[in-house]
Amino acid sequence: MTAHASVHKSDPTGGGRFSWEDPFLLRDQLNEDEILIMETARAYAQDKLLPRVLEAYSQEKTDREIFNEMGELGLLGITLPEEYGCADASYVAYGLVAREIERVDSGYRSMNSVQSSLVMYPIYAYGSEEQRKKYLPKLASGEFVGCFGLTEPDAGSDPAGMRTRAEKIDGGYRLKGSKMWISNAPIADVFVVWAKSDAHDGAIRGFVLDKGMKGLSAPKIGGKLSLRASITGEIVMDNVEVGEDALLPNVAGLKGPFGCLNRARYGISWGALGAAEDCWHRARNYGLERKQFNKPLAQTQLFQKKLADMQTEIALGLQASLRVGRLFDEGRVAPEMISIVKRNNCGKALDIARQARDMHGGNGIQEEYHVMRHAQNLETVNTYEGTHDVHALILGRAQTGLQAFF
Ligand SMILES: Cc1cc2nc3c(=O)[nH]c(=O)nc-3n(C[C@H](O)[C@H](O)[C@H](O)COP(=O)(O)OP(=O)(O)OC[C@H]3O[C@@H](n4cnc5c(N)ncnc54)[C@H](O)[C@@H]3O)c2cc1C
Repeated sequence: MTAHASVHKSDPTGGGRFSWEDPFLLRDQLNEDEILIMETARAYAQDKLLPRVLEAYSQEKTDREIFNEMGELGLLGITLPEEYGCADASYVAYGLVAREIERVDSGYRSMNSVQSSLVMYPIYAYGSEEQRKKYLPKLASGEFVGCFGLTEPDAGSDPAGMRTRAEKIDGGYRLKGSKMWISNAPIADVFVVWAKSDAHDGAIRGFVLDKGMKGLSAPKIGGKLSLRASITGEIVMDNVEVGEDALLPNVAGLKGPFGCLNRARYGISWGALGAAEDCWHRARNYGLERKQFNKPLAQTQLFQKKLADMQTEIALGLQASLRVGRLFDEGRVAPEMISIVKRNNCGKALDIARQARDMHGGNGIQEEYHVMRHAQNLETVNTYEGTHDVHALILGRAQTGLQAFF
């Protein structure tokens, strides 16, 4: 036994220090590179994103420039290799970036997640070397914006039910169909879309389309009451003809889109907790300042219980995401692990945001207190990338061996 260990064993308090903001000392579990990336993302989010989020949200305005800014800081496609203009950082670093950006707004994190996990990752993992060279450096710098089209008007939780078809023509394919609820689509230069391909026995295949192709359009979906700082659209493919070089050659079947979604869902598990942390800290500050019955709200038992519940769920959720991130970096992650953290952290974050809204009383509905915007955003975050209940079905199947989807 080392002298060090024996000191700990004889210390009645356990020898540790308690930090209310970081109860399990998450920061101590990060390496230097990860801390640097986290701090870069935090400074950017707080200095550059926070000052413009209220206007963006109320006006439903997406600032295209944000992609260039994130690109300049190396925050796009962060896990991919340096030869394509990326940072080659860990999956833990990717999660930390998502957490910092979503601390400001889930819409800004969505813009980053889609570009990084749903557009750059499939081009890297399933694309040809020509496709990688053509698209990745420009997506990494933010010169190009990408979108990912899987969901359709009649195929959401059940993507195998998609109607979009790729017909074989001389030298390429003709794409027909439409996609719904596609983040970034109206401002996208690059469209990764999934279609059932006649030439491949009806298997789902990925295609990379370029803005301006004949028959390709991406009208904006207006009227959203959630994720208003992130533009969402349809993708309409009216006989879009593409060459062989548009096909992602190295994947077939649903494992293609699911490989991308796994990465995005993992990032979301961190991001949602960033939004939850913002709500928790704001509720705490509000409770310390606001007095009723001659004392701060934070001095009441009910208020403190709510703060303790928030702290507990966030601390546990962050530890779980960190563990999944480390397993990702070791090549030992399984999709069910990601379902646990995506489902748990999004559901808990939504509860925390609603609770924080309540703890702010009437002020909680005002934009300047931020909590109601987070709550509205987290409604989407709980639904997209596999709804809360669909992840329960994945986990139920994994432990019973019984399929309950249909
Ligand atoms: C703002 C926003 C941005 C988005 N961005 C993208 C994007 O960039 N790319 C993209 O491809 N998609 C995107 N989506 C789509 C998103 O992934 C889907 O909305 C989501 O997968 C759910 O599909 P759905 O809306 O068709 O709901 P449905 O699948 O119709 O589900 C409706 C309800 O039924 C439940 N349900 C479904 N099946 C079952 C079952 N078997 N048993 C029990 N309950 C079930 C669900 O849990 C849900 O509660 C986005 C969505 C939004 C709102």
